[in-house]
Amino acid sequence: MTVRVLISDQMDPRAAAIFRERGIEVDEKPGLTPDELKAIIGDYDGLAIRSATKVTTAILEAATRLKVIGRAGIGVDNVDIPAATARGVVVMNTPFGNSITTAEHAIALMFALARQLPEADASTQAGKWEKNRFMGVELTGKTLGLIGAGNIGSIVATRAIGLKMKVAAFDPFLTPERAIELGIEKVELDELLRRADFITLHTPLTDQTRNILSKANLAKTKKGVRIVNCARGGLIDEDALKAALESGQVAGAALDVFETEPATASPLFGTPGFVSTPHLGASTSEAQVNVAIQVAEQMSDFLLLGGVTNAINMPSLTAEEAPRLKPYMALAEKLGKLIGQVLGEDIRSVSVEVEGAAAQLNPKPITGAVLAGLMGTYSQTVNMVNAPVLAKERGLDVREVRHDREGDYHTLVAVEAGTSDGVRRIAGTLFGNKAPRLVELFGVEIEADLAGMMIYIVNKDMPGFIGKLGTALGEAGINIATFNLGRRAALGEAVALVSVDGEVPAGVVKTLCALDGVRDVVPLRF
Ligand SMILES: NC(=O)c1ccc[n+]([C@@H]2O[C@H](COP(=O)([O-])OP(=O)(O)OC[C@H]3O[C@@H](n4cnc5c(N)ncnc54)[C@H](O)[C@@H]3O)[C@@H](O)[C@H]2O)c1
Ligand SMILES: O=C(O)CC[C@@H](O)C(=O)O
Repeated sequence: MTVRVLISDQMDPRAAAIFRERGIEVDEKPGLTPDELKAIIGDYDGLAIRSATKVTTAILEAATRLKVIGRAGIGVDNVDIPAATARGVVVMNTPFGNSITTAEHAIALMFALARQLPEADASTQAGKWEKNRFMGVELTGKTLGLIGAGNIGSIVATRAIGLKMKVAAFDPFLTPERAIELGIEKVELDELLRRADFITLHTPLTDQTRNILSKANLAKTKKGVRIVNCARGGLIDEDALKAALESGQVAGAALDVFETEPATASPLFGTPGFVSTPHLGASTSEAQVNVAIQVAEQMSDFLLLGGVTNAINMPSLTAEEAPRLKPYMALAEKLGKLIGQVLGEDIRSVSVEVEGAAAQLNPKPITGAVLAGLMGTYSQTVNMVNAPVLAKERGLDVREVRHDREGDYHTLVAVEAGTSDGVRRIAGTLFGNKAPRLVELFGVEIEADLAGMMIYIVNKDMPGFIGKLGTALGEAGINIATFNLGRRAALGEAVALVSVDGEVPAGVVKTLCALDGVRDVVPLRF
């Protein structure tokens, strides 16, 4: 089937060109209303966005074929990530493509405040020549307080140091080593508020950072501080900021981002010392080319090769690793389906164990595929994106174990499920490095291709049983494709995995259960 991507925001044309070069059909439709987007999103496998498109639950519900959302930029607060994850849609961003550009915008706004450039420009162009009105301040020697010292904050720090500013940062996740490497001082928030002549914000908007510059915190700032927010609206209490500008506690404030966007009306507009730009932080041609190329490459790698880069809601998997992992993921998913269908609700924990060649690979996708197979027995539309979340919601304890030992097989993936009956283990290998095969089933050596419709039967090993089983299936009109047998000991417990050509109705399961010596019958679907 043709792979189709929709670009629903203004994006550099190189994004569309890359999709087309890689054989993906692409439509560019910036400016759709939510209803228009909802009406067409069902036709697409990928959605490439910037910040204007809001990917809500309603949009995701209509996105029946969507596999990936690519954000050409950093912040993904315009995407309902839990809803995307629940529907198995990967969300990826481009975390570095616009960092320099945004850091430069923060510095530009700092200069704009220091020298009142917008007001001076407006006054001069109005023919006023108010030379004495616009007395500025130097940046040299001043203290810059960074709130958030990640990608963008760090770049702002290096530029500010180049401008001979002293830089102090509040960031709970900034290590002392990194602070030394950047040449900045790590401080607590109150100290930053007390000491900073300029404050710039560079954090995401989270429960911890919302209103980090609250009325109370603005009151703790050094009188005459200048504040720049190029990160996210909501980090500053806008009403309190207006009051602080009016009282002179804050000498200047520049916002590129607002609590409500587009910000076409704000009480801050017209306040003396207030400067604004319409979310232009990432808007340079260089940054837009970077993020457009990056998002298109990442989405194409995912849609065509299964490579996962910069995903917010699933572990990374390079486009080089993906083909090597593909047969393992097929094996792992089959094992997950088998153990889920046989043990069902009784599974409390899952341990995914790899040995031999499998132990050399990235274990996350293998575990993800086991969980996708397993959770698919309880819920529909499960894949590697939402399976770990669903497993967590069910309280499943999931472990990954890598064994260095060499076993009987060159490569092995085993799944151990903790149940009320103790630990139950199944394992599989790859024949010829590509064909998944079950090789161990609850302590019984067996070799089976897990595919199509199958029946799992546990019975007492005794002469004539296989004949009776074959007759019962024949009488029910069910054709046997393959018969895979294993047993613990002669005349002990035996296991059969029978591959059949059609559905196994409940009545047939009942008939098989009634056969002499049968202990368990489970119809399986792969
Ligand atoms: N204006 C724009 O156009 C534009 C462009 C790009 C990025 N952004 C925004 O800029 C922000 C920063 O981007 P980034 O790439 O530097 O992100 P990042 O993840 O690299 O850095 C964020 C930093 O914030 C820190 N942080 C998290 N919680 C904190 C807290 N409670 N207190 C203090 N620090 C905290 C983190 O430890 C991290 O170091 C994001 O919100 C992003 O969406 C805006
Ligand atoms: O796409 C944009 O213009 C804004 C991007 C910016 O908010 C980001 O978080 O990357």
